[in-house]
Amino acid sequence: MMEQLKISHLSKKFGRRVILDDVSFTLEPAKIYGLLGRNGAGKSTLLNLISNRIFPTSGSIKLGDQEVNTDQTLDQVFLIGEDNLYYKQVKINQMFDLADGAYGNFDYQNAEQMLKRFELEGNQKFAKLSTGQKTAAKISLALNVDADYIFLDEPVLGLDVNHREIFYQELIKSYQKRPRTIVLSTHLIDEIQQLVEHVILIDRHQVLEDTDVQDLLDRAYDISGPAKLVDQYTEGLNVLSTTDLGNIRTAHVFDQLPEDRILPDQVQVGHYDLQHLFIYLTNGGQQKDA
Ligand SMILES: Nc1ncnc2c1ncn2[C@@H]1O[C@H](COP(=O)(O)OP(=O)(O)OP(=O)(O)O)[C@@H](O)[C@H]1O
Repeated sequence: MMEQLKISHLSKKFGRRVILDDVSFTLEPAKIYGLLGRNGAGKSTLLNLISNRIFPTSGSIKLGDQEVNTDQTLDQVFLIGEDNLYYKQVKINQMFDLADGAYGNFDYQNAEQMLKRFELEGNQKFAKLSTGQKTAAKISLALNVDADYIFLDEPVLGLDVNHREIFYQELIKSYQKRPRTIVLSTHLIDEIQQLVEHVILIDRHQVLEDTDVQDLLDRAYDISGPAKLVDQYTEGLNVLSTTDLGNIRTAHVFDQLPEDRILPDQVQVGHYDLQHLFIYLTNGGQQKDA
């Protein structure tokens, strides 16, 4: 019953400025995604387009075979963004009621438990909360909305480390109880590496990676040793960047290692993580020829 959400050739300009240029990817039902990109890459713009808050310059967004701009499709897509769409005096529990009105089946019981864990009360006014408390209230809302696609833009903004931990636990709990697609846009890549199954990386207005996390990590190798030997061993491989420390060089490879090439004794192979892959991939300028 749950359908794919398909983004095809999506472009967005603000005035003459291109923000997204021919972006295509498909979100599968019941999967947790990380939406990554540097500041200003266009993540929020993309999420606002998907949830129909702004309109594309060209391209389409479909749920199954229907454009995402009808009542039937929109009540399957929920976005909690950075902006505050609520009226000034709104209380947290009124936000819950609004979501229940729009989407139905809001899980009040779990939402109230989450508020308690975040040390919040339902009758607090949203506008008067601190940045982190606003985030906590928004995720207590978002994880309890009954929709097949939940988009969380910067869901840990301002949360301290204890509250981030609670969020990650609640996210897993919520997903296990009601599997659906959850898309997290965040800069805390090391914290979500264990949580997300698939990554969409936006860079220079386009999709640079649309890959399962495990597939990415399987190609993320650090090769280190004497510079000359490292260069020989990595020749022809996709080396994203290198770091030199004295005459020891580390090549950050994003590729399969050749089975037929012999690894010299003084050269070591290690792995780097998703956060470093993100840095090497998006650090344009000091990259090797691509
Ligand atoms: N309504 C708007 N009018 C004009 N320009 C806009 C508008 N909204 C966003 N932009 C521009 O689009 C670009 C992408 O912004 P967006 O907020 O989508 O990036 P982001 O990837 O979410 O960034 P961050 O990680 O910093 O939150 C930015 O340069 C921003 O200035």
